[in-house]
Amino acid sequence: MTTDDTTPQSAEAGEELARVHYLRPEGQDMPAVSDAEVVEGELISDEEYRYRTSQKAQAIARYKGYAHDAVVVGRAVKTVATHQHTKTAGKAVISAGLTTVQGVESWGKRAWDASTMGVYRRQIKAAEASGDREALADWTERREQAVERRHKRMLDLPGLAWGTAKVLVGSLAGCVALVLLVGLFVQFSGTGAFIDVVTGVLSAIRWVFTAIAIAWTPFLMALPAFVLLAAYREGRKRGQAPAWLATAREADADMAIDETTIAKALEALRIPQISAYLKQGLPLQFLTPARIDGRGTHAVIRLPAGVTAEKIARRRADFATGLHRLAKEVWPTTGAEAGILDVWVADKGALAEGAGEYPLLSEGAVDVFKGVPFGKTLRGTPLLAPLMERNTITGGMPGQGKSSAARVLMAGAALDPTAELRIYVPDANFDFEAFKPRCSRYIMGAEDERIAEILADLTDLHAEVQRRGELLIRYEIPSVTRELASKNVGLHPLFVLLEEAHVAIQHPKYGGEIAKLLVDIVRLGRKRGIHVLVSTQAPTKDSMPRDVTRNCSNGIAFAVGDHVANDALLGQGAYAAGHRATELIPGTDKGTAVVKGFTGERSDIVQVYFLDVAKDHDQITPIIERALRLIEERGAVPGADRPVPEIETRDLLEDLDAVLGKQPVNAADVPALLAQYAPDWTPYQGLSGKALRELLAAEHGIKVPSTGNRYPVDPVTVREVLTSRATADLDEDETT
Ligand SMILES: Nc1ncnc2c1ncn2[C@@H]1O[C@H](COP(=O)(O)OP(=O)(O)OP(=O)(O)O)[C@@H](O)[C@H]1O
Repeated sequence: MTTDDTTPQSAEAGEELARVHYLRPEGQDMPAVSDAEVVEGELISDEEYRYRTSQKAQAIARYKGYAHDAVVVGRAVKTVATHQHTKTAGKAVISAGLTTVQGVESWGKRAWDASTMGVYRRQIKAAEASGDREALADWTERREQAVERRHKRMLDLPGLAWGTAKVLVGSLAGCVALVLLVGLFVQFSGTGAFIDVVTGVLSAIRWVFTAIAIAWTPFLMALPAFVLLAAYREGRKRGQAPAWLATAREADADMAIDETTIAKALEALRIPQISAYLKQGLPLQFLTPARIDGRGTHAVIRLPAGVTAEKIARRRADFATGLHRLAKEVWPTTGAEAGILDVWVADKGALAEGAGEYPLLSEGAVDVFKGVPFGKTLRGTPLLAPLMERNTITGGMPGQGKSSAARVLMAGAALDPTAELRIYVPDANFDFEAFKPRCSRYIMGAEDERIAEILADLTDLHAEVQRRGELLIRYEIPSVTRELASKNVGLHPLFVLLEEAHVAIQHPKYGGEIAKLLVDIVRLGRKRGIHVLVSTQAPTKDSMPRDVTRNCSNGIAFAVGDHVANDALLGQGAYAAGHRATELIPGTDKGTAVVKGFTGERSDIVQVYFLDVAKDHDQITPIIERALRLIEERGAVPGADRPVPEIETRDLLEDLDAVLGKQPVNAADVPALLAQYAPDWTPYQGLSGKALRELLAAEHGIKVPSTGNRYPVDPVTVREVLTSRATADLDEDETT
């Protein structure tokens, strides 16, 4: 109650007590009161009134204060409750609780599955649904075998328990006997008393029991926490929090790869046939259920009718998101049939480091007959590249790792002191410079002279192939062996790298001859200890003779654009059979290749070791220096004493001068005259009249005129150019 305003009430009330103080809320005017009205009130003195009003004011102030505080607190609570951090923390707490519950549920399901053969049951149902009789029979048989195995285990159980009990009792008896023996020994040898040994052992046992008793209570107290933690971990792997509980962290959470998660990831691709199939409540048919395989999980799935594995492989990145993995961690490939999906999913982060360090970086040598280190399969198994009696072709889009792979192979070969290395790089590419001291021949550059040198060298190599053939006959062996290779009889292993091979093969002047020689060398060389490694981008029939690709039993395919290049590298029919480098993603899969011929498998996916050639991180030079030290004892670098072959050159104008008489000759008839004049000079062999005209115009400035349908090559013009060239040479000699 508050009294605030005053109104005179009656004269009799006296001056002191005659005031009536109305009771009303502060700040409100009191209604006018007539004399006749009865007013409820209390008579108080002014002093009392002042006292009371001051009390009231204080109370009001206090009330106001409380009200304000309440508003502030209310606002604060609202701010905190609706703040992003609180929401996230709240979600995290609920999510953790839910995950733990899901973990317990998962244990339950797994126990139920294990006791009822759930995996087999589901697959049988799936096989029935898809009408796959073969799979049905297979899974039914597998279930029967599993039931039988379990039955046998149950029968064995009493025997096992009895055996365990016997072992325990026996061990106990053995320990007692040992203590007694030690006691007796101590007693009789005079080193102590029998009883001391026994009491010592008893004290030790007592101590152990006391320790267990002390640790028992904390252990029991902590046990529920451990169980909850384990359930939480299980829930993280198997459960899935509702979307509204997802926090930013979830995106990075690990996900166990099993039949359920694979099916969910496939479903998320929204491929109509898969969606329709799963909508019927049918499980996907797993020909191989998801199981740990190396550093990942492997599964084979028969896809619903109408979906090819290739379709999934093409959407690898989308598929990977459903499995909480990077695209490069998920490897869907075509299985035995177009509709069978073979998928391998790496453990999270397992492939992040690539193949890891090259194993021979700082020590070790190689026997090329056993293979050279090449990389690691996705499953994490180190892989050796077999080299002897083989040739290798490497290909892929630019920048995906071809040169690096060739370096790794050649570095391995360099570390065998019996091996000879020849490297040809028909391009301005310094990637192989560090190998130079270890090579018997090294040619680098895209100029015509360099290509001519490569041709001369291959001609020489061709002769060596023949020579080695004769040696094999002399030693009566079908192919070079380690023993013979080490004997210095001219049958040592010889590794020839032709980098950017298409540049040499498609060279307008020397390409044809280079291609022909290559075919012969790869065909005949392998039994004779010669391994050719050709590296190219996308082999086509023009850039790589089919006889070369056919004779390369090692194929290394980095990301390629189409099935033609794929099959040229991995063998005829590889694409159709699901061995596809087309499914490698350029950039993402840099350094990863599909290889054929390395293991018993038709193909393997390999992360290739990487050897840097950067100036500030040159890893090749130390290897080459080590390789040179290894061969020091044997003398020189194998093959280095071989003379550099002389390059045969011919002058077209001089040859024309010789073959042309006085009259002009039709250009189409001239190549035959040239070929007759210099039968060993291969560039004249396939020369056409048109090519001759182009050559004369481009290289000698002689334009053959067209008269009707004929192009007469005028000997006078040819001889004029020859004369002016000779005088120009003379002038040049005089000035120098
Ligand atoms: N095995 C690997 N591991 C990691 N990174 C690699 C690997 N191979 C290649 N790379 C990376 O890719 C880059 C290009 O490699 P490389 O020069 O071997 O490609 P390329 O296919 O030969 O290209 P080009 O056709 O343009 O010569 C390298 O500099 C390196 O950064």
